[in-house]
Amino acid sequence: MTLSFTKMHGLGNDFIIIDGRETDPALDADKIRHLCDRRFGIGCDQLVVLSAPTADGADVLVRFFNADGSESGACGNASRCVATLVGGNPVLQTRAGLLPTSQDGELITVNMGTPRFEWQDVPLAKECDTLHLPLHDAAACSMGNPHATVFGDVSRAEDLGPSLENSPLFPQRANIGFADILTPTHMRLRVWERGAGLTLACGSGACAAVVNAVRRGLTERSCVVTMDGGDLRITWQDNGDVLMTGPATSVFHGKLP
Ligand SMILES: N[C@H](CCC[C@H](N)C(=O)O)C(=O)O
Repeated sequence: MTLSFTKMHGLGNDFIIIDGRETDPALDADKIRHLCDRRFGIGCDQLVVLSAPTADGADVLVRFFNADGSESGACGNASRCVATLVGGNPVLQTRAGLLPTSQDGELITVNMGTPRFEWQDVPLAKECDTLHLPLHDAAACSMGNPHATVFGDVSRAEDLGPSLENSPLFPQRANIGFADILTPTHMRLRVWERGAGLTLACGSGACAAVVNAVRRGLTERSCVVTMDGGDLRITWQDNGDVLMTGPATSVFHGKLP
């Protein structure tokens, strides 16, 4: 079966997007790892599969898979790419919930839903204060996927990321953000992603970093997050939902035998 795909990125966090709404691509973890491999496959941080929605009010069901084949409940940059690809300001059905999207010119806004802070929801392996973990004093939350934010030196992402991603404190592993607060409305962020390693940008990670910074009293609820690949605007609304606004870029279409 020939496999058609679209290669896209959000601030350099790159994706293979397969539209499975007509034909299920029937991918297993081995095939996903192969397609994500930057030498033996197409290469990407995450592979995204679209299928017909099953929830009322949803326009498309979206599943996200990391380069190591593991599935993620949320993927902010990919969500903007899917919204652009599908068009018409679709509501995305994801494991994190229904995500409304809107487009204004070159920028796409995704409502990433409400963060969760209970240790069982992150999840953590034991009861902890999720604002001050016994792990580099990180703050943790879930955006539909597990995130921990370490405040301080962003250059520590490469040397600390792998051990923190796989800490026994995170039974499902975790995405590890390294945040440097520049002003109350601007932060620098680098993210060591679960199942993908250091990426140029991480949408759900940017949401988690702003939420954790607000919880710590370090930033306002609307903040520009500057990552290696560029900027996102994150707003944690008073109703609890987090809005993420940024670009989405289509690179090429392809077919695999
Ligand atoms: N790059 C994605 C995050 C993927 C998260 C994935 N690494 C996981 O939770 O396992 C984003 O823009 O939100």
